[in-house]
Amino acid sequence: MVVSPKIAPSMLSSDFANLAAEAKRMVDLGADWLHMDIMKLSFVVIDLNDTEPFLVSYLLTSLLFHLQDGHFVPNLTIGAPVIESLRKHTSAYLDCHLMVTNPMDYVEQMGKAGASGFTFHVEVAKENWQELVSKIKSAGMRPGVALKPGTPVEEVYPLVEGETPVEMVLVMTVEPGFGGQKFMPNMMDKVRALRQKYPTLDIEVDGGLGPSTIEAAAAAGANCIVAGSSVFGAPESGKVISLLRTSVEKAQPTT
Ligand SMILES: O=C(CO)[C@H](O)[C@H](O)COP(=O)(O)O
Repeated sequence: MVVSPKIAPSMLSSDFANLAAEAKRMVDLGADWLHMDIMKLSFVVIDLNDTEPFLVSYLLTSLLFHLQDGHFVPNLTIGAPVIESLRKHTSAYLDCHLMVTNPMDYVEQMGKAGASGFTFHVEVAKENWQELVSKIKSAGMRPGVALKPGTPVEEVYPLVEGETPVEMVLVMTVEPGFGGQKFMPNMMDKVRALRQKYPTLDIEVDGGLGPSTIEAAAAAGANCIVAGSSVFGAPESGKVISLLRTSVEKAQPTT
């Protein structure tokens, strides 16, 4: 085994009103990590034609607010207060994916709240990633870098090879923003390139992962699997978690 599988149900698909119970249920069913999507409205690209009417109205109200006072409403989904509350109920690894334009602003609060991993986007950290990674580590979290589907994989190489390197690369396999989208198989070229260059690196994939797409991701070399709708939407979530794990294990070269 070169890298161990980490199955991370995306809590974006859970029942937010029962977050602590949902987290416990996932851990009891065999989840290694809990994936937490921290989103800021201005980061997410939204196709209004494909969006629920209530969300369109929320977005337009927020946009109006933005025009009035110069900033967007900060969190569309989960923020540090939710991480802090959840941390009181679980000792699980909280794998936090920051879809925000200024990740530096959130390092201290996420560390204090009890986040375990802090994954920021390379697209918004080209200038200051070294300082950012150092701060994440000082705040007691494990640094990771994510890339959107349109970002070339080469952009994360310096962060993996830096003096203070990131410890995980998250390859987005959908446009970030919403659960339940279709897996982009062409993102597997990025995963393959990363696995070839970095045999022991944690490589995470996120978006559209489930029984019908895990084989492609595992064969390409992904070992950390985020899955939202396929896990929470299944009649037997535990079976999906164990199928995802088995696929990653089977794809690993034996030493
Ligand atoms: O990061 C995300 C959205 O930005 C979600 O974690 C991701 O889409 C997982 O959901 P699903 O497995 O339903 O696609």
